[in-house]
Amino acid sequence: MSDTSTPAITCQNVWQVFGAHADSALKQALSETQSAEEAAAALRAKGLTPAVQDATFEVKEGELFVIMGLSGSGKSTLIRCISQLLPGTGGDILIDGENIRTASPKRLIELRRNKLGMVFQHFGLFPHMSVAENVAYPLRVQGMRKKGRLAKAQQVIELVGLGGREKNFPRELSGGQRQRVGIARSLVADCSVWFLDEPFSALDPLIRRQLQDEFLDIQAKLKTTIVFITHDINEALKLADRIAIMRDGKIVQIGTPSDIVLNPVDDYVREFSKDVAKGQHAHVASVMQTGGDLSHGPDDPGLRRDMTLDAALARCMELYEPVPVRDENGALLGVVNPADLAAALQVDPAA
Ligand SMILES: Nc1ncnc2c1ncn2[C@@H]1O[C@H](COP(=O)(O)OP(=O)(O)OP(=O)(O)O)[C@@H](O)[C@H]1O
Repeated sequence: MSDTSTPAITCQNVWQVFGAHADSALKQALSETQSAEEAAAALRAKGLTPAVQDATFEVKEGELFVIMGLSGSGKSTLIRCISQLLPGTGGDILIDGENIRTASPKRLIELRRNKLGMVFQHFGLFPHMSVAENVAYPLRVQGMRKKGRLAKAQQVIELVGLGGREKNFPRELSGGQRQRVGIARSLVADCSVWFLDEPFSALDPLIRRQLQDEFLDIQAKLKTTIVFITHDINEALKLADRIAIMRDGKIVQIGTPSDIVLNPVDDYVREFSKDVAKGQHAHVASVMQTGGDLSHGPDDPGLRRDMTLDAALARCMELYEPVPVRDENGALLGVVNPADLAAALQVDPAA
């Protein structure tokens, strides 16, 4: 993923309001108030639910973007707006530059068949179809011939680790295996944007970790743009390039896993990461100085920008002067003050 790539998804001032005459109520609230907060309060006062309020962000091509928040904070509603399962009440949603809020129903069907993949927690597999037929189903809808679609389905079945189960029916599979069939079914259509709403939440921790690892492998191979909902901070930190935290319909912070763990904007965000081992999730880049005076002491403990803070601190225990951070060719990228490492981890260097 590069920072200069075209956004795969752009949300500009997106609102989803539930209740009677939501469209006109939103227009009125926006015209009569000075801020999104005031508009949301005005809508609530009229008995409406502003489930997504003024969401503005971009997801880059190939990025794995995680949405987190407590139950009822608006995560599913936001993902349903972006995938147009809900129409949205206000704002613009662009997928690869195309405004899908103004797309025709025909165009939306095309996008869902060819471009947008979705996996939800309780997605229905067809009980009367085998694993292979379930996975191949989207290709049947696309009009692909049987031989071609079964061959393609087989590749994806192997990719998600279900080789040998092609002929089984869903009732013959465990929950984790069914989840894999759902993932395979949404992958088979070569979607370029993939929406997943708590796909692993019903699974026990061991299977869940295994599927997360496999999911990261799949993502590394396919480089699909992914929007992923979870309310498990450890899952978010493990998977995400960036995390958006929602509260009461608002996005309160968007940042890398390091940002969320080290620089939470408020107590709500801090609460999510309070039990997280910060040193394992934050990286040297988050405390590295890259501009101004980059002079450093004589010691070079071999820091790299993507090294965890725990690993970096272990190399800097006895050091007090700034140390260099270099790329693999030895070029200087920045410097780190060992005291900043300790401060980020709230370790007392004198202890
Ligand atoms: N169809 C609907 N009609 C009215 N209100 C709705 C509808 N769907 C969601 N809401 C409300 O919108 C708010 C956000 O709900 P949403 O399901 O998006 O939250 P969530 O963060 O995904 O929660 P969870 O983690 O429990 O799935 C809630 O107050 C919910 O009651």
